[in-house]
Amino acid sequence: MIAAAARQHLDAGASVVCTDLTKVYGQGAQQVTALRGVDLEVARGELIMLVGPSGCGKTTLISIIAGLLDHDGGRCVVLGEDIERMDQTTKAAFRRQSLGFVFQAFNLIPQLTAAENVMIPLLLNGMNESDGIAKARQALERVGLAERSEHFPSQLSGGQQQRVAIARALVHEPELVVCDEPTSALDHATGQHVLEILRGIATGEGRTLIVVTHDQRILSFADRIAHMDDGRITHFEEPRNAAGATS
Ligand SMILES: Nc1ncnc2c1ncn2[C@@H]1O[C@H](COP(=O)(O)OP(=O)(O)OP(=O)(O)O)[C@@H](O)[C@H]1O
Repeated sequence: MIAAAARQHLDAGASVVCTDLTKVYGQGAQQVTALRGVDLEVARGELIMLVGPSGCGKTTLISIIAGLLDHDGGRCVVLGEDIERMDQTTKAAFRRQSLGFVFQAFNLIPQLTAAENVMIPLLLNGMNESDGIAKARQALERVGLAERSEHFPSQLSGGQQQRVAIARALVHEPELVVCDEPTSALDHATGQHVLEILRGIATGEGRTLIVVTHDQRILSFADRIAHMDDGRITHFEEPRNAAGATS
């Protein structure tokens, strides 16, 4: 019944449908309830931001959506797949092919050039190196870093490193991109630029973006803001100054 309802939502264009999602960490006296029944539907092509106080469950929620963490109760349907029903191998393949990740710490491999870092998801998906490096260079061009493709991370600014990380998250053309505090290590102007790139990708290419952030200055780039508190989504809001709005 719930699956049928979820499928109906997906037919209507939803990329993610979470229904009464719960998550508890630990046991006994150490037990922490991180999610207490989250209902969330994210449309294809939408850029949604998750905000809320520290510890309210934002990272837990996106980790479940990204298939990095199991949930305890409820349902989470991502790109039409019930992730709870996947075995670990299928889930890993699903993550590799359909999801992209952008983190606060750029997580670039210091010994590899920008293009080699960007190529990693392609190699993991079975592409050969020469096709991979060509595609990685194209992805770097799209984030304005064509000239930096042979540079190592230590030779790049923070904003440039984050753009490399974005190129890496997108190079395999995932349908869903999950970002955890993508601008918190960046100055204001660089953070805005990074969001402009992410925004363009969400609207121009029909990808779904879920962005966890504490950065008030980037909220205007969202289509919708989901406020979380104490393991629940309390309300949704449209950004007040809709800089990111396309219409
Ligand atoms: N691996 C873990 N083991 C035990 N408790 C955890 C674990 N990860 C998170 N928690 C707890 O779960 C709750 C939700 O954590 P979560 O990281 O999802 O919050 P958050 O909203 O992302 O916080 P922040 O904004 O500080 O990153 C917190 O109380 C946290 O202490």
